[in-house]
Amino acid sequence: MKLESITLHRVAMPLVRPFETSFARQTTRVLLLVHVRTSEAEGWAECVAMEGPLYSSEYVEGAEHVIRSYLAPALLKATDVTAETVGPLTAFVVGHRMAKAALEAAVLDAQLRASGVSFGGYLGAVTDWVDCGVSVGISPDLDTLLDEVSGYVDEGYRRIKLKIKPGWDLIPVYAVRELIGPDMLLQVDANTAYSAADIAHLGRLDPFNLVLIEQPFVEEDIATHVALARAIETPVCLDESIVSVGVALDAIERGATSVINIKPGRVGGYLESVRIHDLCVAHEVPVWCGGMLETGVGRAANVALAALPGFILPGDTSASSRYFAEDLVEEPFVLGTGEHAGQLAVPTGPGTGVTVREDLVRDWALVAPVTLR
Ligand SMILES: O=C(O)CCC(=O)N[C@@H](C(=O)O)c1ccccc1
Repeated sequence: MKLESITLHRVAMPLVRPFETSFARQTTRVLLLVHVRTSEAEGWAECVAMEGPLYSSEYVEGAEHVIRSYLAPALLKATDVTAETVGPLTAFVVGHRMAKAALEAAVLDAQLRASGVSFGGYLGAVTDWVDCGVSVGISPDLDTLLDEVSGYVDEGYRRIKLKIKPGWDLIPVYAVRELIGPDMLLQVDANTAYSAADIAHLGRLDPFNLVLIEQPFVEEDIATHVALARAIETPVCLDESIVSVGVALDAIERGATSVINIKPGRVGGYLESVRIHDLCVAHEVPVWCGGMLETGVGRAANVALAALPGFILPGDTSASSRYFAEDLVEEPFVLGTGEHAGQLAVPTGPGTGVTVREDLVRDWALVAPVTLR
């Protein structure tokens, strides 16, 4: 396909409740949408970078800049662009995986809409419904936390993930485990908030039968994750550290991780996500699909990815209403009922299978869109 234009939309989406992690407290999701017009179809994708460089080094205005200055010119100059060639065409830029992932996904959406193939069909989905977990932020107090968790359990979510940090870990985990009972899937996410000195303390989470403890140490510190994995029973899961299939292999072989959170934006796109999935299946490492508070645009693609066979754990693929009162797509994600309670249906239409509400993109725009040709 020939790219005719790439338009960047910076949008502000109010959250239904504050979302606090060990590194930030958000009340609004500021995000970047990429809209490509090609010779054959249009495509949309969502960049997962946060407003500030707090989860990773990427952030919204940085992603906009690297797309405008380097990535888009390279793609607009090319005579034939496909999702498979976005990576090679932009490999001259070091890093900026979230920006590259958004461009690749937008091109993939256009390519698949032109050919009538769904994301799930293209990526290798093997199921029509995916099990959904829900991520619970750090709360101001236990009562607030337990009220929020009770609501999610009532909605049917199949797994609870609690954000933890030093000073907010053992007690909230104990209280939630008491609330939900011994069998419901429960895991914790530290977002790099701990250090090697905390290994013995983190071992005190073992009695709570957690599915995993996610990314307790900083991204680059594979060695301390290895030490933790040797010291505790709870499986260690990596998120921020896993930026490519190469790093995933290194982490698995060194025993730093026994579960991997695959986030397409973090690893550079859905094609790399499938490569990491395939590696993990070969090493019998379970994977699940992480989330970055995506709107239905990114959520649709994530749900399709979560339908691959190695995604055997519920992901952070919650319903749209977990974060947004109104979603940016005409088909907001709603949890199933009955046998599909706590599940989301994998979109079956061409591309991501959802339709972007361009009226809301316009109404909630923070700045005028930028179109590159
Ligand atoms: O459900 C979601 O989309 C959010 C899941 C979640 O907790 N994401 C965390 C994470 O560390 O994985 C996150 C949120 C915001 C920004 C970065 C990361």
